[in-house]
Amino acid sequence: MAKSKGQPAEPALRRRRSLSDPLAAALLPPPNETLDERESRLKAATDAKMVSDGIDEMIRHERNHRKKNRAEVQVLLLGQSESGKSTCLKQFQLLHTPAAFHAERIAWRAVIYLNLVRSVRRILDALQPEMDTVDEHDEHDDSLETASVIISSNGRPPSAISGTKVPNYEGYRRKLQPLVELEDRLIRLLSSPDEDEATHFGPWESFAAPEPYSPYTNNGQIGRPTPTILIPPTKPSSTPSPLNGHASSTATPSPTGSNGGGKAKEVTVHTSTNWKKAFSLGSRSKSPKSAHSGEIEGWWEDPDDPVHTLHACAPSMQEMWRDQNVRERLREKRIRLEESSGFYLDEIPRITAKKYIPTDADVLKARLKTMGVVEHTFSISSGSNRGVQWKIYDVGGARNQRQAWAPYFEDINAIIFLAPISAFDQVLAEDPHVNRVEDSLQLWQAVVSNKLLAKVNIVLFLNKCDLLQAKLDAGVRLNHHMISYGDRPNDYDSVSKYFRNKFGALHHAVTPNKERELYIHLTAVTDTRRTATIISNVRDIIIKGNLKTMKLV
Ligand SMILES: Nc1nc2c(ncn2[C@@H]2O[C@H](COP(=O)(O)OP(=O)(O)OP(=O)(O)O)[C@@H](O)[C@H]2O)c(=O)[nH]1
Ligand SMILES: [Mg+2]
Repeated sequence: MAKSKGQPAEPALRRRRSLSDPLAAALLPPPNETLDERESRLKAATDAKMVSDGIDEMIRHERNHRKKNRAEVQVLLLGQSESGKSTCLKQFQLLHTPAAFHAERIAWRAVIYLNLVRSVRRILDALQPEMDTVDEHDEHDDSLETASVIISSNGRPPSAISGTKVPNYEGYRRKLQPLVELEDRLIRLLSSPDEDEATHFGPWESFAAPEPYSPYTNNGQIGRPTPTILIPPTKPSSTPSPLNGHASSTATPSPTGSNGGGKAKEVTVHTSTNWKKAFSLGSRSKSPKSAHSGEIEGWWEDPDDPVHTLHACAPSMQEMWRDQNVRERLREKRIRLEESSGFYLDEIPRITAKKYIPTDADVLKARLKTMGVVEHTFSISSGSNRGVQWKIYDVGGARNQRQAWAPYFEDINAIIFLAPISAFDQVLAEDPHVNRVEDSLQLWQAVVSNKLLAKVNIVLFLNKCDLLQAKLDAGVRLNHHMISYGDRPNDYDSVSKYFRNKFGALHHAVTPNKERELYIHLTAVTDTRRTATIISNVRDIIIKGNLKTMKLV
């Protein structure tokens, strides 16, 4: 066999490397290789490369296939305002991204303070002597702020039965005056414009009458709407507020007007604002380090921090909340603050302490109305749902927010619908003529009968069962508000069973997909332990339902 001649000399570099690199040395052609040997070596190399490329291609294909079919589950949280959607989302966060949840606890301080200050103002509004003479049309005026404390009156205006005088009213008003300024300041802090995300106050009109939904947003592109309403300002008021004593007449978001022209609306921060930044640890204190070590400077060292005003007003707040005349007056006006969202009046000393850090339970109780859509993504690293990517969407539930729901119907796999059944004796903040459970039923009917959602798994949370139990125990009768309940027993088991059947029957009657199984849970989504168990059941149900749907398609 002829020896190969004139072979290109090996580059010096390759030779040198081959001496130190055993793999390169092994791959080098033998020094006295013949032409035939070289040919068959190269052919073998080409064949090997083809096999290797084939394997690579198979791996790539498999990876793409896996990616395409990667389990991604999109869940939409639906329900009326204050049904517990955002609280439910917080539970998902607490369960799946606890570190992020805990890191944000400090930021919730502002919302908790605001909730407390607003409860105080609601009491002062209710104590105003002039409120005794409001006419019947104003029956629900002081209830517009939040639905939870509006009790349907059954024909009798609260003003007709009020009478208890609170001798200390003027004193409370004077001593709690600093909280007025604080309320405005907290709202401003929460809504302060972020450099990246423009924040602006929506005009009053746009809050009251939202634009009809149009899919053409974002410069004419079809897509999910981008709601723009942020903090609704109060209408300019010429009537003094019980706390500040002077008229608020600017477009600044001052929720302090309480009667006359200025109606206090619930504070809303648009989800696109970076409100958490404003109060996160370190954004305000000079030398942010650890919140737990006493030697380190924290927000309590900052004389401008809201905690100082709250701390100074704490004894007066406490005194007012413990005043039996005040309690009687609230009872007469059917204002049950204990049941309302963001209730912290029973914990004034703890919440107003200088080094107060919100607990998980405090954050779950905090009330901030949602406007826009909040998305939370997580994946589960162990168990049967391993590797599944979850996307949970939390939407605003108030009537003027519901037009933003439909664009999410297309891609979602499951809906968790929350209906707060404790609200059977309450009316909507948006429309005091509508009972809240009636509204939930109507909303439920609209969702479960929707053809676009025919293949979507639906889980129903009959929520706020803790409040339902307390309400029934306190003797509030369901049949006074829902005649159809008749003379059935007014206990928790019977009432919850009644609601379960009512919602279940409605689904059965109107669903476009008779095969769809409905899962109903009695929940109190502020209860972390119980909710964690329910959430993990729901996750399995959704995954199973998803697989079933995928096979059916
Ligand atoms: N006691 C009790 N309070 C609850 C429960 N679920 C929610 N809440 C409280 O009710 C208030 C309203 O809950 P959110 O989760 O903000 O309601 P939402 O459905 O997101 O309301 P919007 O954002 O207006 O649509 C919060 O203060 C919660 O802490 C519950 O099961 N029991
Ligand atoms: Mg919400």
